[in-house]
Amino acid sequence: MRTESADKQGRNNAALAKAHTLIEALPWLERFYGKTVVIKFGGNAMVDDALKQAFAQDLVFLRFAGLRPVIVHGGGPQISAQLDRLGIESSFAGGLRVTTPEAMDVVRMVLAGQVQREIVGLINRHGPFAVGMTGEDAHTMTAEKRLAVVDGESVDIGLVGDIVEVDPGAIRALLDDNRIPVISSIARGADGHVYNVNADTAASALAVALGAEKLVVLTDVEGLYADWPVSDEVISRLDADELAALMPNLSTGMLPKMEACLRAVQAGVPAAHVLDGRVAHSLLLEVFTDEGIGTMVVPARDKQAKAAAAGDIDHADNDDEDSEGAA
Ligand SMILES: Nc1ncnc2c1ncn2[C@@H]1O[C@H](COP(=O)(O)OP(=O)(O)O)[C@@H](O)[C@H]1O
Ligand SMILES: CC(=O)N[C@@H](CCC(=O)OP(=O)(O)O)C(=O)O
Repeated sequence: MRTESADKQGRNNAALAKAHTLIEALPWLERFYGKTVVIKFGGNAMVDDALKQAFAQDLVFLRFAGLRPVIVHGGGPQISAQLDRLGIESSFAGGLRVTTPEAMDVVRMVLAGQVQREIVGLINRHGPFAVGMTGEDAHTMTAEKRLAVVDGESVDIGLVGDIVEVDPGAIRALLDDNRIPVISSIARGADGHVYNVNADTAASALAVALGAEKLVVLTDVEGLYADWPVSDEVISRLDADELAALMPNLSTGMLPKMEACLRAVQAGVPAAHVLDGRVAHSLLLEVFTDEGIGTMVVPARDKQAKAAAAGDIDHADNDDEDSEGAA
């Protein structure tokens, strides 16, 4: 038989556990308040409706907690499905899509017209927060044709670009207006062509230009596997030098992803994370708890030591400190 006082004790314990979870977030709220976090939402993590809704909730939560989230979305599987439907052949080299002018029209249509619209819609169920744009808008990202490297050889893969310049003005204006920018990874080149940019690459370039506190890449695996596909042992933390040494052994989708993390931390972003987007609310767990999920990439040891000696743990170029954060 359960007594009234036992019920009361149970309720008190449950309330205490909830309060404990909330207060555990306090140091992270203090640390990240007013800071920019760039989040890459991968096309493979976007296949489940419940997960997509949980992701949108997390973003709105971050924004109300005073962070400045910026979303860069992928859509590889969605582009492949549309190319299939249209009977257009599609292949990858070095983790990048070989992009003909015909395929580029489809990439642009699917990313900006379908995937971005869906994410904007999901976030805006919670209020007028999300604003979608592509790298073409307001010259936010400028691209240059890039080649893929396959077995040490450079290969022409068509209209695929790398980001050579970022003008973060439009994104900053949106953040200052308490919006959540949702960005498709398409950019125009100085040569007038529109380029297909891998979304991990675009997220990394934006994280650097915005002086982000973190780059978070959500995908469909737990993190970087040490010996993929033989084992599923996840590397929980590695520095830029360790990652650079691993790069030649990486394959397929992980190649642009880890290259993106490496570039970000080498250019001053304090941490880049690869997280499992199939786990609901993994973004919140990463930002607000010390669960240590996924793979975290940090700057090389000499850079960490220099930053610590200069008392410059935060990003030097981060001008978000004096922002007002959430409304
Ligand atoms: N070392 C590795 N660790 C984890 N995943 C790997 C590794 N090497 C290759 N992969 C593959 O990379 C995929 C993630 O990249 P990708 O499919 O492009 O995802 P996204 O759409 O999120 O960008 C994983 O599903 C896995 O099949
Ligand atoms: C050049 C290149 O490969 N571009 C990618 C852009 C989308 C993307 O990056 O999507 P995910 O993040 O879901 O892989 C593509 O065409 O698939």
